[in-house]
Amino acid sequence: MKQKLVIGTRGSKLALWQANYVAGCLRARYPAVEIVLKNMVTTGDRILDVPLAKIGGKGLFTKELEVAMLNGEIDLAVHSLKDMPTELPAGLVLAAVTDRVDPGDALISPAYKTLANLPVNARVGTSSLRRKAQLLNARPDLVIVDLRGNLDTRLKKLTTENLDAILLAVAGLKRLGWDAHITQILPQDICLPAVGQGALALEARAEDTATLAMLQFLDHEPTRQATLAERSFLSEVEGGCQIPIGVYGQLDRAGQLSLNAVIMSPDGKEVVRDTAHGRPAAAAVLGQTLAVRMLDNGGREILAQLFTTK
Ligand SMILES: NCc1[nH]cc(CCC(=O)O)c1CC(=O)O
Repeated sequence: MKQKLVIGTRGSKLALWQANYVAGCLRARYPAVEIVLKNMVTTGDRILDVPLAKIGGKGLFTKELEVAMLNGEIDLAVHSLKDMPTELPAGLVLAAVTDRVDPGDALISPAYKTLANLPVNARVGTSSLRRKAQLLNARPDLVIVDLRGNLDTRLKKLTTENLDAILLAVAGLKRLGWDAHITQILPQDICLPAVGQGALALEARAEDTATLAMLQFLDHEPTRQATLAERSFLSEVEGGCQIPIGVYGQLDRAGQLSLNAVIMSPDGKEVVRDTAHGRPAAAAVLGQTLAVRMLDNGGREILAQLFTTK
């Protein structure tokens, strides 16, 4: 067992909450081990005024941490699983995927409360193509306004940008104790979450067996299996987190894994929706099979248009 573990994290409030949560779990489990946090800045933190989809590239919130890990400056990195590309750099692994609490998306609308109640042409802030497409699919009249920045910045923009509502992940709001702002959790038939939304990813070096063993207790198998199916789906459609797809894997009481997914055009007009069920042990194949089926049923054309109009 190591005597000291250095955790790398981004400096946003949410990232710090997540890193401190993991640090707390580690300190409780290994009282003799020194747990240190190291703040780092990623490209995603540096460029705050450009929509993520326009910056492009993968791993905007992870790359600098991964380089530091490969250099041995940090032993593990804590990320939102949602921000992790499906392929990790050589030499790094997902040491653990934590229990997912809330996968959903929240509407914050102090004046109107729910999506159904928003007036015609209401202004809704979101920076995610996935949320934008699904909102427009349900409410083609809405005016979607880009909303970048950390969670606190985005909450402020609700007032400063004169928005009627904004959309944020329930998980992030709950972690920061801001869930009182939530006026509606969007049902999954309207808005499917992003791959991995709500779960934390602990990334470490593949050869660092001591750290891997110490992180094992934080791994939550049902979440790992469900998100493996989601990530395998994403990998098959070959998109980063910046394309309009929603997908959610869930284990039912009988231990079956179900996977619900949607591929949409950015305007929400073209939609391919599908569901697959299977054994958790076959999670990767389940995600891949569903993706292939949805691509064959119109998804490929939707994505092709997306990449040519960019
Ligand atoms: N894109 C940034 C990001 N990455 C993870 C979360 C929320 C927490 C999570 O999904 O685990 C957020 C904020 C948001 O989408 O509202």
